[in-house]
Amino acid sequence: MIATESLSKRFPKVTALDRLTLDIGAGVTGLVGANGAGKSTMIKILLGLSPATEGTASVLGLDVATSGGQIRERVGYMPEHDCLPPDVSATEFVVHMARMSGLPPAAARERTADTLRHVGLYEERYRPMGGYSTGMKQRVKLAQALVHDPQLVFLDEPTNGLDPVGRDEMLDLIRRVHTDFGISVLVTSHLLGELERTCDHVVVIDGGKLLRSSSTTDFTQTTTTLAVEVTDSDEHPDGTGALRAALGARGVTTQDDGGGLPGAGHIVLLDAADEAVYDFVRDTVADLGLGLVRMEQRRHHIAEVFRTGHEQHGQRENHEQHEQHGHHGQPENPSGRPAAPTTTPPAPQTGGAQR
Ligand SMILES: Nc1ncnc2c1ncn2[C@@H]1O[C@H](COP(=O)(O)OP(=O)(O)OP(=O)(O)O)[C@@H](O)[C@H]1O
Repeated sequence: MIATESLSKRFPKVTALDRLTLDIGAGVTGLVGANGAGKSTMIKILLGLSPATEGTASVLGLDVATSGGQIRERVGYMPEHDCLPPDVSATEFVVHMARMSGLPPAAARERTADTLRHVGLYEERYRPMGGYSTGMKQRVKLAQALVHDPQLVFLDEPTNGLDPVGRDEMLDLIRRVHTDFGISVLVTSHLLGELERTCDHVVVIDGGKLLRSSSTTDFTQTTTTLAVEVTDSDEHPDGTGALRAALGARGVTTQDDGGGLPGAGHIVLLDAADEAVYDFVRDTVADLGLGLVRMEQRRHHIAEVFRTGHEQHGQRENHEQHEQHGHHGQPENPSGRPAAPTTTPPAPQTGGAQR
């Protein structure tokens, strides 16, 4: 879908992309990086809107330097910033964009109605967009990117400014763009956590350089840590505490911080490198007369991969600040907008949506 070879973009005072070599296949790919990492610059080059300083790039096999027009016919683009005219309705705007992409009038109207329904904006489609919420505006921007039935879409920070519910809905929509229509997606975010569950593949850039490009499952390999959740009972009103005590009495060490997972304190974590531990835990739970809600191997979260790297580079403090702000599924700052670009190169913020 996308290939770059030693792609660089230098502005007078900053190198936005630094010799980036990438090969991105079909599916949903996340391009993640802190603010200023070079994500938007990359998308503009891939659309043929901004020339690279060095290196080459192709999209759908077309050279960005010479075939920008053809690329834009086949690719949809959802820009990051608010760019919707306030005094026209979603229908008028998306029909206009469909016509700009070459659809005849009747097809443009039909596709607009279908696409707006798909993004969940059917009822409000005749109202002027100036009165729309941020979530509705993001949906219109997504609809205009999809209306001409592209093979690939570039979505630049589509969850920006959304509350947790809006963010989850947008992520589900993005996933369905691929599963329902077979359209491949390149989606940017400064939040690792949200890409973890949406994307098949994640590319991480930092200061214009490639940090890592891997399938999501490679990022999130299973660990030997077992997470166990049990019910309470009349005999043991604190079932979790009773299980910890019983396992401890039988010589099994448990961690009691919940590992930062949601519901921490209700989850017992223990090392299960040996498979016999599974039976042992099950028998202990049964002996206590508790219900076993779940017993599962923990997976790494993408953010942990980067946390380890950062601690090695003495940037733990910086990272912990992100963690503190990364409440479950919530934006990192009250506005939901990215924080100002930093000069130290932190890995992308961890978002916390999965934690
Ligand atoms: N037209 C420009 N002129 C000069 N510098 C630019 C220009 N466009 C981008 N930059 C700089 O290039 C770097 C990368 O910017 P870019 O917008 O690609 O980052 P980003 O990862 O998309 O971040 P954000 O999410 O904040 O937009 C930044 O330092 C930015 O200030």
